[in-house]
Amino acid sequence: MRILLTSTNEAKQKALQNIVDRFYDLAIIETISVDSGVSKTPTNDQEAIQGCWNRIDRAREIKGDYDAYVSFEGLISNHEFGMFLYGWCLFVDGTKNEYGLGASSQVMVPRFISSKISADVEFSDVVKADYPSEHLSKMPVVGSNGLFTNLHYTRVQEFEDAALCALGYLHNPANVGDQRSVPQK
Ligand SMILES: O=c1[nH]c(=O)c2ncn([C@@H]3O[C@H](COP(=O)(O)OP(=O)(O)OP(=O)(O)O)[C@@H](O)[C@H]3O)c2[nH]1
Repeated sequence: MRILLTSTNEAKQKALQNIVDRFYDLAIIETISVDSGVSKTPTNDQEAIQGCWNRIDRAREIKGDYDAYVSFEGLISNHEFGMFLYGWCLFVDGTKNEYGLGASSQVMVPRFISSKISADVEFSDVVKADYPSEHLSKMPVVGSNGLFTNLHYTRVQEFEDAALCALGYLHNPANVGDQRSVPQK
């Protein structure tokens, strides 16, 4: 089972590695860094999921056929109860031409950070500059989520959750006949 992950981000790699054995024997994960084609920090589900598809389309063009393709995309949601940070997973089964989507839990963003965030700003840059945490050096793995929760909900856990939701649905025999097909170009 050859799986192409559309990012070289450490947290995304660890998350996929941690859960993939639950669904596949002998999964080999390769990575490629590709542009998402959406904002630096997507601000809604539609945009984040579009970013996941864009990554897979680009990775597929460059690397060709794999048994599966996986994208993770982080995003913010903002409403009257504040800003939240979370992530989506898109898992495409290239052999069946079907896909699963799943999202993580959401973590509150402190107001002194959210007030500086917009779509064209890299979220992590603001956090690195302004968030007081003894764990800043661990940020590539724990993410902003990890810092905001004092390591109780890291970026690895975020993407594990999103991938489990996507793959749990995709692999459930009860859902056969109601799987979603990869859109034709
Ligand atoms: O889901 C997340 N959990 C976190 O704890 C976290 N900390 C920062 N961000 C930001 O979310 C945006 C989309 O990120 P993203 O999925 O496009 O990833 P990325 O740009 O970091 O990596 P890459 O896969 O493109 O290489 C970017 O502005 C990141 O700075 C996080 N996202």
